[in-house]
Amino acid sequence: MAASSSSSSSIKPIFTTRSKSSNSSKSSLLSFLHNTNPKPISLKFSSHNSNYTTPPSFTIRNSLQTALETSELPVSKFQDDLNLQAVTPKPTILVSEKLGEAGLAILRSFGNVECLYDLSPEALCEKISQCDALIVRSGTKVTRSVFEAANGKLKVVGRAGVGIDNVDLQAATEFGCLVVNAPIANTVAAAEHGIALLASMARNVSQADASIKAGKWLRSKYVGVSLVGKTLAVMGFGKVGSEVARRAKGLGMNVIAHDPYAPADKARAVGVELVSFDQALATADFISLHMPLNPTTSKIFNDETFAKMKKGVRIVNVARGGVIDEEALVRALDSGVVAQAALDVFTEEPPAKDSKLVQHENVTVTPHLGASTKEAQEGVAIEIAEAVVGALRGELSATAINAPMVPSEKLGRLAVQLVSGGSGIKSVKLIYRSARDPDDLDTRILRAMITKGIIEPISASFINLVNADFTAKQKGLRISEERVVADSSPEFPIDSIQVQLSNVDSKFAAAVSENGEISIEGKVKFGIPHLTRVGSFGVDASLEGNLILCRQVDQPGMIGKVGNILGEHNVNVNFMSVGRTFRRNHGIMAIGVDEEPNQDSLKEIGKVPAIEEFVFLKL
Ligand SMILES: NC(=O)c1ccc[n+]([C@@H]2O[C@H](COP(=O)([O-])OP(=O)(O)OC[C@H]3O[C@@H](n4cnc5c(N)ncnc54)[C@H](O)[C@@H]3O)[C@@H](O)[C@H]2O)c1
Ligand SMILES: O=C(O)[C@H](O)COP(=O)(O)O
Repeated sequence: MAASSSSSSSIKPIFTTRSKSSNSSKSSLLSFLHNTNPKPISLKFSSHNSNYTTPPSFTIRNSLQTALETSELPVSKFQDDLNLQAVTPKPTILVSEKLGEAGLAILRSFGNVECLYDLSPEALCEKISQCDALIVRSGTKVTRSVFEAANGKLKVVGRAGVGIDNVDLQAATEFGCLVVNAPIANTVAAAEHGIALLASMARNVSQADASIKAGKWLRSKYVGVSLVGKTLAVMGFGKVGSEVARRAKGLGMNVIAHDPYAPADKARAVGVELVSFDQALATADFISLHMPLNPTTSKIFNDETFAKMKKGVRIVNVARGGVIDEEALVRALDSGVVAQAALDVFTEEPPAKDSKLVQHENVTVTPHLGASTKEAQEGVAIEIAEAVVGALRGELSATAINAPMVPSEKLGRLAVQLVSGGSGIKSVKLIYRSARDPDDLDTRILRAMITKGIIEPISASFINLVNADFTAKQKGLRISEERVVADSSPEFPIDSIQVQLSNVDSKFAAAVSENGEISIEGKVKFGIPHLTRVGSFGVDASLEGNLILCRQVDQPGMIGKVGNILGEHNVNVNFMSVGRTFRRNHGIMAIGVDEEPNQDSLKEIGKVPAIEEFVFLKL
């Protein structure tokens, strides 16, 4: 009898041989549910058939490590398998630009590290097919040719810094290569350099220094301008821009900012007014650039926009040279529209020796030193080494650039197995319940994982987190998302995720909700990802291993009958849970099994008179 069965609103596992793990479980779903932001997320790629995913031995080791941490089984059971790593070749990590020692130490503890600086593009292409990872700064151009030459071996490119304009992201994505960066550690260094350039430009420090060294004493020539009371326009109010703004306010400047994507409350918190692009140009005495270089911002400062600036404006650029049309800047300097410029970055680095811009007497230059403090370089090295090692291990960093990441893959994989025929899915709806304000919930990672889970089983091509969304679009799969505010603990960003597939038939009718779509829901309980709802039935099934779902008449003895059949066929049941609509009506059994049941055992289950339908699902 279904003694412990429960109503759909109150579900209880009936028994389990699996230990409930502690909160330190490395379960991937747990990780994503508990870490949408902002620290690197520890996640496993559980995919197969993959150039991109971690070498098999790493996956084995991770899974076993997790098992050791979460299981009550004796450690010795896994020890032999863990020893596998001893015979596995270490991944090769190519570092093509100088990286801090602390980062190199992390990399060396994990793989074979080769530091080859100043490689020509040809030499890089030649080397790359032997490398699992490549770590660069801004000096290495990671072009499509590099990904082509990698021949599928390259799994991750780590950018030891923020700007990824030197990496061909489209090519990386197409080749299934993850790109991660280190966005945090050099923020303050860049902001401090911006302020250093601002102040030294205003007081002619570098020109005056050079003149004394040339034997001159030019006190009246180098009278400067004051910063206090002047208006500074911060163009790009992100990490660096907002730190520059804070510091400039400390210097007594009136700070405004332009950033089409910055939240107004973030600017308000710093005491900065967000203004339009034209308003910023027209008002500012000083302009400091802090936006990324991309097709929208390329040469955004040009003849037309210089003409909109206040005559005598002073410009600082510690962002990217390419956001300025450098020839137009020379013209603006010559005409006096721009009184001075202080530049750390250039369209071509290093710039030509005879560059008119660099040689201009009203221009102060530094050789891309924004991130170059000891502290920032050590920090960046550690940040990128951890992200790259994590990626090679099959985990995924929150700093991944081209992968909307993180697992929930199993929910997707489970949903697609409930579709009869498995194909023809055109429309997927994902509903996230969270205590967070919907605007603060970044679901890209979850969405990519679910998408991967849905399309991988029905796709001939290789799917990973990087190309999942792209492939889904190509297949005409429409994915919509809804965020629902839940009355749950704000400690956990996501309370539950529901996956709905519409306009498809199901091989398990109980999975179809009253609205006609296949609907399943998952959440984390006791540190383990669980399936909590199938159609209108509440269940409580750990999302690990294999699962049999049965719909039966709710009557005594059902659990015993099915349990016996599996036992007779040597299939180990690791949990069972029963949900039902209402008493003595229909019930649903979720049975977790360690082994894949053979056809005979499944046939026998189907013959049990009160079993109305059942389905075997591989997670
Ligand atoms: N010189 C250096 O050594 C150095 C060091 C660090 C960062 N950087 C560069 O500084 C820039 C900012 O870095 P970050 O860490 O602050 O990045 P970030 O992503 O935190 O900030 C960039 C900001 O620019 C905004 N933005 C995007 N398009 C814009 C546009 N058209 N107009 C105005 N704002 C726009 C974004 O919304 C974002 O808020 C990047 O270009 C980065 O490469 C240079
Ligand atoms: O984008 C960045 O992080 C900076 O431009 C730093 O570049 P670098 O690593 O080449 O110093």
